[in-house]
Amino acid sequence: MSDTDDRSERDGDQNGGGWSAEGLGYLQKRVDKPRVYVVHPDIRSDTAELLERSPAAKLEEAKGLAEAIDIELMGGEIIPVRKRRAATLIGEGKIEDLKAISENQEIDVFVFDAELTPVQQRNLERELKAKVIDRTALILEIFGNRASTREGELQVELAHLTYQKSRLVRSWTHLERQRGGAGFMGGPGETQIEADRRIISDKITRLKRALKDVAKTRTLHRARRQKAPYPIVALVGYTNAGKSTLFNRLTRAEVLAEDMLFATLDPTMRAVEMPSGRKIILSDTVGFISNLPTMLVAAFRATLEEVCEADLIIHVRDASHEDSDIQAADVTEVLKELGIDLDAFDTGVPVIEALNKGDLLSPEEMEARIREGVRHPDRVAISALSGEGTDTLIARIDTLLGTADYKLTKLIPYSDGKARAWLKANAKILSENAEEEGFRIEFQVDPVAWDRFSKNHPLPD
Ligand SMILES: Nc1nc2c(ncn2[C@@H]2O[C@H](COP(=O)(O)OP(=O)(O)OP(=O)(O)O)[C@@H](O)[C@H]2O)c(=O)[nH]1
Ligand SMILES: [Mg+2]
Repeated sequence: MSDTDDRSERDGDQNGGGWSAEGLGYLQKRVDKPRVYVVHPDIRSDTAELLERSPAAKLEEAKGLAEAIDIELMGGEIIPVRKRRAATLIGEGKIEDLKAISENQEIDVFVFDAELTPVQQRNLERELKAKVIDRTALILEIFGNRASTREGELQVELAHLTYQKSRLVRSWTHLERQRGGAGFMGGPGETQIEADRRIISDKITRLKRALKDVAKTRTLHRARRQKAPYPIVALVGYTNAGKSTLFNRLTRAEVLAEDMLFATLDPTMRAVEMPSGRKIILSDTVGFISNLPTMLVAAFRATLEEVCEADLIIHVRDASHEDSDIQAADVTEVLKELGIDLDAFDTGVPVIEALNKGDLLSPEEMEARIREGVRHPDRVAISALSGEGTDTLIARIDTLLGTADYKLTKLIPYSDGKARAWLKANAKILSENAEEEGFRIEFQVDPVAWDRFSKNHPLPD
């Protein structure tokens, strides 16, 4: 995508260097890692949320996000904002403080854990003599670094362009207003921006088409998986909750698990045989985060839709995190947007809440965690790291998928070689008798697998 990058830089100059989200790639060419300082503007609003994280916790999360890319974190602070400044968001005094930090610590990038308008970004960059990026740009950067499948890359690129386009529009209206009646100043700037918008729109259209193709392929895979004789169990949860660690423990696979936000971006699937002999397909997914920019939710919708296909969902939670409950609420929220209601116990997919990182809590603290917050009937305390509690978790999975295999007897017509082959491959045949109309087969089978198969392949009773 080098031509996007070239354009961004050039257009950025014409617009005063403000709007582009060309990423930090160029900084990584330096020998040293870029030196980053994180600012969490604590914006006071009238609409106090019921569950509100502390500004300190938000700053910590923003720092964690910054560390998810290859940078050197120099520090961070909370800046109270009583009144948003249109030009710079934060007040003049605070800018002076940051200027000093910028100089003394040779900061390359300031991350503002907020949404900045293109104008604010440009002004802050000028004042601080450093690059300034906002929360959306940072998350885009992380996603860009992590995407490893074609679909992931396309999704990130699409989100990137949508971001650029939205900022282009805003900066354009801004210029328009500035110019006012001075018609003679119009011309080149405007047409340039219009041309940029058209180029971006064209690219977005092309990307969407490409994504559709990839999605089609995935639907085919999914259809194939639907026929897969094993139930699908999906791990979901807030970023860094320990999904990949649990995935690795259950599958003994080596999936990148790191103390880094968004270590996993593309869903990973693997077949696992449980101690009971039941086979499942376990799927690891991208982590969630609060205030995920809407365009990113949209971009990753397709990936997360995999979760909708699951026969069982394991909601992995970091029980040792002080905001564990709020994180859980965030996850529930995003899934609701996808049409999965984790709180609806009786309808839809069964859900197990795995309260992870039990090794970091005392038994009493864990006991309290199990009882607090939204009531959940299926909470299991585990430590994905030490393995404690995972046996109980596995037992719950078995129970919820249906403990005992079905024992069934079916008459398979002689013409239906497919059904007989399926049974031979996926069920335990107890007896088989050749009768007039076909084989009468008595077999033992995983109920979920049988449901899947018999739905697509009705048999006479
Ligand atoms: N102490 C402790 N640490 C754990 C446990 N499970 C996971 N971790 C650590 O938590 C960090 C995050 O784990 P991951 O498995 O990468 O988390 P994830 O949910 O897959 O994160 P994303 O892919 O970023 O969404 C790693 O440093 C793990 O070693 C646990 O049971 N106890
Ligand atoms: Mg992961």
